[in-house]
Amino acid sequence: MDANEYDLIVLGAGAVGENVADRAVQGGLTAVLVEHELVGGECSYWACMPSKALLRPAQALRAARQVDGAKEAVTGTLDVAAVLARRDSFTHNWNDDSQVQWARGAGIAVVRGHGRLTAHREVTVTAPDGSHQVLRARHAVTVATGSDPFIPDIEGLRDADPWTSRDATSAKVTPESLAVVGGGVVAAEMATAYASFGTEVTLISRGGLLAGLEPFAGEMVTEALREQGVRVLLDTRTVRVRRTGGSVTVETGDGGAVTAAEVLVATGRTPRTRDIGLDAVGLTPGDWLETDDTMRVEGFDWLYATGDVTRRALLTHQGKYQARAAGDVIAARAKGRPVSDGPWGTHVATADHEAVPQVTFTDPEVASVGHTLRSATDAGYRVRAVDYEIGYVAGASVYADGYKGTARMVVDEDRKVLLGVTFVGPDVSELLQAATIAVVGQVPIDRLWHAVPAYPTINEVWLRLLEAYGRP
Ligand SMILES: Cc1cc2nc3c(=O)[nH]c(=O)nc-3n(C[C@H](O)[C@H](O)[C@H](O)COP(=O)(O)OP(=O)(O)OC[C@H]3O[C@@H](n4cnc5c(N)ncnc54)[C@H](O)[C@@H]3O)c2cc1C
Ligand SMILES: NC(=O)c1ccc[n+]([C@@H]2O[C@H](COP(=O)([O-])OP(=O)(O)OC[C@H]3O[C@@H](n4cnc5c(N)ncnc54)[C@H](O)[C@@H]3O)[C@@H](O)[C@H]2O)c1
Repeated sequence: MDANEYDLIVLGAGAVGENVADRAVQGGLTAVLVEHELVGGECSYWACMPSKALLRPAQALRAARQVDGAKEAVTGTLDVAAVLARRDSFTHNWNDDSQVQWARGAGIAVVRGHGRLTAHREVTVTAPDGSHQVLRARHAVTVATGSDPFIPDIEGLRDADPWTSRDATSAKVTPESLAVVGGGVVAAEMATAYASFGTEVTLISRGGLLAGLEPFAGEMVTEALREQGVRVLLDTRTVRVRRTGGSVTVETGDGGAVTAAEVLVATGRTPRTRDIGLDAVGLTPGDWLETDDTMRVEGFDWLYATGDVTRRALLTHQGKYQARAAGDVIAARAKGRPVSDGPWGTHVATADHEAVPQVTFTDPEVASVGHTLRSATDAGYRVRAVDYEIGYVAGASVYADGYKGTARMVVDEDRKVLLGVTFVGPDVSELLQAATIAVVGQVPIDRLWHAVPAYPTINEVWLRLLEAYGRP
């Protein structure tokens, strides 16, 4: 057998690519991961893990300060150097030895270098020393190359050497002041983190915050950021950016200007497909890759795509879910085993359409799954939403003095099942999986009345939501 031939080639060894390869190997195939940077990808080194490591210490501190008796013990301030050092331990100082070791231990080959499709079922890898290696796939190639920060075409922005999410998550020193352009998840989380470090933060959003979630989520996070000392400018366009000496000036559409030591651009993502040889197989470089629900690229029987590069849901857990479907279906198709590709089957990523869970790790946290009232209505469902103030729940009042939070469930009035749930409040992230199970399982409302939340926990908000809805 040709040493450069594998059943499956995975282009990109982020969390998603790793999982595709792992599932395929567990299904009896041979697989190789091609990686030009760090095995583990964005999530491990410049996204989920370092950002959450930057956020968690201040969250723990604020939590202690919300409990009489405990708050008296908190006499100091955040130790920023210790926070950064703890962050470094999560990124293993940007060293991927342990992940490479995991891959090889799992029976997955790893080839370092930049991979490009050069023909059907063929990837050519350019190694760091400039040499080339041609890999051939007997069954499939999966593109899992992820996404890059999107830098909008704002006058002077690129020349101002802006921070992207990579700089914000890997900074070794914190700036005195930071302007953040954007109003999404990265902007809200990084504004929260840097404000907690004592950086003077100004967030400039062209709309409200966290668009796409329930409107009360963005409103509550805006209010909380302001309480944490962040200057939040809503409905404000960024028209020009200039770097002069040690500072950056951001000019806004209303004639104002914000001057800061650094500017973080957090305005979404663009697919990493410009230089992966898409043209060699008849696709357009720079495009997102559209797939069916088995993650196979439309028009191909051997080309798959998973994770950010598909634009289905730019989240690690959702990409890994796609990866499990893709790795399993590639193995099933290769071995001639039955394929289960109907909705909610073994080999499809159906939840991407109806039940994507997401947590925004601001303080308060925002945890949501499935539809908002708006998106459910737009999708044609006949719906009713009920809200409840989480602070009224006994468990929440014990958890934190003056607990402030809101929960909403969106009910499909025809089927009497949940289409979506949103929680906003301190530490609501751990409530989310119950909601995800209810939405994915399409658990009827009358059965949910039998899922009794333990007293006194914050989960009792479930009972209050059901009572507010009324027993069918
Ligand atoms: C600041 C920030 C915080 C985030 N926090 C969260 C969070 O808390 N929870 C969550 O679920 N999601 C979070 N996300 C989103 C999450 O990081 C992404 O959804 C996830 O990393 C996507 O994984 P992926 O494997 O598709 O892509 P990536 O992780 O980007 O992996 C792609 C890999 O492919 C490699 N590659 C690309 N092109 C080539 C090539 N031609 N040859 C060889 N290798 C190549 C890259 O080097 C990379 O290692 C966050 C994102 C950001 C920016
Ligand atoms: N906790 C998490 O799960 C987490 C954390 C961070 C990021 N992520 C993922 O990473 C992805 C990227 O996050 P993000 O915050 O960069 O994107 P986003 O799509 O969440 O937000 C982009 C923001 O930039 C604004 N914007 C876009 N173009 C602009 C322009 N030309 N001028 C001014 N503003 C502009 C948008 O209005 C929006 O507010 C998200 O899809 C998210 O799912 C997840």
